[in-house]
Amino acid sequence: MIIFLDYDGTLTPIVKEPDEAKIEADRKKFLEELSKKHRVVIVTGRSIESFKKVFGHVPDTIYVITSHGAKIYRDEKLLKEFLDLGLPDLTPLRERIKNIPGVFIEEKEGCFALHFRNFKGDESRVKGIFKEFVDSHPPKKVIEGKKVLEAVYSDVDKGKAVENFLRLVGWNGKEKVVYIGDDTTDLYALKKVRELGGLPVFVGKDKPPEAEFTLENVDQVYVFLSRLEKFAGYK
Ligand SMILES: O=P(O)(O)OC[C@H]1O[C@H](O[C@H]2O[C@H](CO)[C@@H](O)[C@H](O)[C@H]2O)[C@H](O)[C@@H](O)[C@@H]1O
Repeated sequence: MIIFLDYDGTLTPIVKEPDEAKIEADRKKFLEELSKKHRVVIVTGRSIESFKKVFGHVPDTIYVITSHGAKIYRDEKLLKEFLDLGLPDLTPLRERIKNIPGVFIEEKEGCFALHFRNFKGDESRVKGIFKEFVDSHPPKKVIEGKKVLEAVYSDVDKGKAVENFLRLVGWNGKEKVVYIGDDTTDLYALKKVRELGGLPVFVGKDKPPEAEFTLENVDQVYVFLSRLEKFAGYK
């Protein structure tokens, strides 16, 4: 089985600061054990540096896809990248937000995120500043996530990431595929996995049409994973 897992909001709860979203040691161990039986692929919007800050050393049996699909890693080594455009100069945007408390930029591989979780004020002000910047530096995609706006300058998304990964490992079309994710950016992958006849699972209260069913929260994700073979009748 190939198990694709989003990180923030799926394997760890959403917290105030991106660097605080550290995985618990026993959960990391659990994922490592799972990855000895199945292919475990963490698909994150984070860069590899940001991911390793919260996950620590990545066991060599776990694959990581970063920046919404820009790079695929195994054993912390880059296997493949899908970067076509670099980032524009973000200086004008940095200037605009430098005196706004709670708003900051996270630079990644071929994309950047404008975070505003800790901003106290009218969010439309932040959204307006972001819009102005992306209007003059158009990305391939704009994604609104959980208190974050993302501008993606490479032709990637998590749906393409799933496809690229399956191609890379020579998927035979029969091995079962599962995807679990909680955010807007995961919908691309859930849709793709559904099309491929796999099991798309959304973490949250309201089931989007892309998903087969939902899990309420991060705790439920681990319960589900621990019983996955039984739940899905998958080997
Ligand atoms: O694809 P993911 O692994 O789910 O990453 C999505 C974004 O996650 C991070 O931001 C989100 O989580 C933070 C920590 O819980 C939270 O503080 C923030 O408000 C959320 O938007 C990460 O910083 C982004 O780069 C990822 O794209």
